[in-house]
Amino acid sequence: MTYLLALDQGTSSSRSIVFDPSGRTVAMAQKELTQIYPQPGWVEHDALEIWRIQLATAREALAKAGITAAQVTAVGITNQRETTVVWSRLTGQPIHHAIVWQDRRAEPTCVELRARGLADTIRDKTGLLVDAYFSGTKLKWILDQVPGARAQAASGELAFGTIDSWLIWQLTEGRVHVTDVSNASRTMLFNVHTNLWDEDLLAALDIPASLMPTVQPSASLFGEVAPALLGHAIPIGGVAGDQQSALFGQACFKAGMVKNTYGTGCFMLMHTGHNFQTSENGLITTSAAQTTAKPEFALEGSVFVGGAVVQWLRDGLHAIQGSGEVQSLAQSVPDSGGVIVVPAFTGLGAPYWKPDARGSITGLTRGSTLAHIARAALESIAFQSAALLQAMSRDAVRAGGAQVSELRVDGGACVNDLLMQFQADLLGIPVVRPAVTETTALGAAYLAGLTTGVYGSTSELTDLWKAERRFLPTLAPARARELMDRWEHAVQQTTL
Ligand SMILES: Nc1ncnc2c1ncn2[C@@H]1O[C@H](COP(=O)(O)OP(=O)(O)O)[C@@H](O)[C@H]1O
Ligand SMILES: O=P(O)(O)OC[C@H](O)CO
Repeated sequence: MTYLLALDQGTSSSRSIVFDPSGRTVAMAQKELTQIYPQPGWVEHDALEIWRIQLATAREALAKAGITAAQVTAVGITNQRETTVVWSRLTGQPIHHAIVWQDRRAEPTCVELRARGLADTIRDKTGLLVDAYFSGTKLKWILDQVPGARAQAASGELAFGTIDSWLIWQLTEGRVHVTDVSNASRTMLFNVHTNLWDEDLLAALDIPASLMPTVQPSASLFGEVAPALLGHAIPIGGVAGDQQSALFGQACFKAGMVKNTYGTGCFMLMHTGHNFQTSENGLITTSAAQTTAKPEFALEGSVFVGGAVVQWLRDGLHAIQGSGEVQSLAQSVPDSGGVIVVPAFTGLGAPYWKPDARGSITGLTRGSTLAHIARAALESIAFQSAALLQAMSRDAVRAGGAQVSELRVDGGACVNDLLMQFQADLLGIPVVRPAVTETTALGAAYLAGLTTGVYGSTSELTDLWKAERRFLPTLAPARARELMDRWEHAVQQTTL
């Protein structure tokens, strides 16, 4: 039997998973990553630690699986996106901590870009809104702020990469400097129509092209893991940003197919095929994982506080001891009793875009209990996701497509049956949980398997995808609309 090894480098941890060719998880290893908060609004990671723990988990996963690297056909890589690393090609040392996607320090550059009237150009070329979230302005910050960086860059010494590039550089012992289209599309420097770095955008941010990695389709040969690292050379055959990788792992290959990942936040992506479709509802357009050189796209929206609201119930309100207890507490009452929690702890993302909104609990009566609040908190994850999906559906219909007909789900909070049922009830469409919910890592393994001939085509992957449970809507549409209206009303109040 041969295997596929997925390296999944996330914001809070690094994981490595060994899959068999049927997509079954054989072994998994995980290590937490240190979060560095140098000042309010700033978030950093130590890129060397990222590499160290990623390698350690890869070794551990192989050992747990009881296999050697020689039995691994290919490695796939998936990663937290936008997080920015700059390192010296000579020493292999980063010149600064990695600046994490959540970091807001580059906002002044974004204000400047908007003032220079570049927002429309950026939107047209990259599909993105001008925001400090994306890598380009973080990269400019490093070049401007690290002493000597501009001179090093001018002499061609420096390399930029998102986490995938950084890991590949390390895995190939400094031989290969590459990325894939889905990661490149998160930099605000990449033309998603031509699949090339955009000279005008590089110039606008004063970034020398010599820093940039070569961009390849997500399923292609990126290099070979150096034999000394895992005991045998292994081709790196797949790379994708974690959300696009999850879309791929969910076998959402066709226009109109949607997945939502319920993690700390929620990330919803809808494949739009080869169409560069823009949103009128505050969503961004991004490159989907691509198996050929021909561009493929997705619409994306995110909920800032998803599963995090359950962490707040645990750590803030002490309503529960562990996240798993939220379901039984919420189920101890028949409904939220009219209570609505809007967890706008850090503002609200798409489709609302209310950065100044703050959280609220409304509808309290003398009879309200902690159980009602827990139920309302859980429901808030579904309300926010429903608003996002409805926005996406409107965009799809405007572009001549069909309404979304089913939602595929994954991520840590999708284990919650009550939440999934409420999601289906609000949306009026089936919510489908797959048998393998490690879809992010699975997507990277699938990409690597396609490149190395383990799979012949994506239709084989469509056949491998299996539902574990379908949650069918049970609520009358009029009642669902009424609930959504009450939610929207509560959202309006968060900025009053
Ligand atoms: N049974 C549950 N019900 C609801 N939320 C849960 C449950 N178990 C875990 N979660 C939430 O899922 C999130 C973790 O999911 P995960 O996919 O590991 O997130 P991330 O990748 O963002 O770290 C946490 O915010 C946690 O509160
Ligand atoms: O590491 P995650 O799962 O929180 O995902 C981070 C996203 O890729 C950020 O865009």
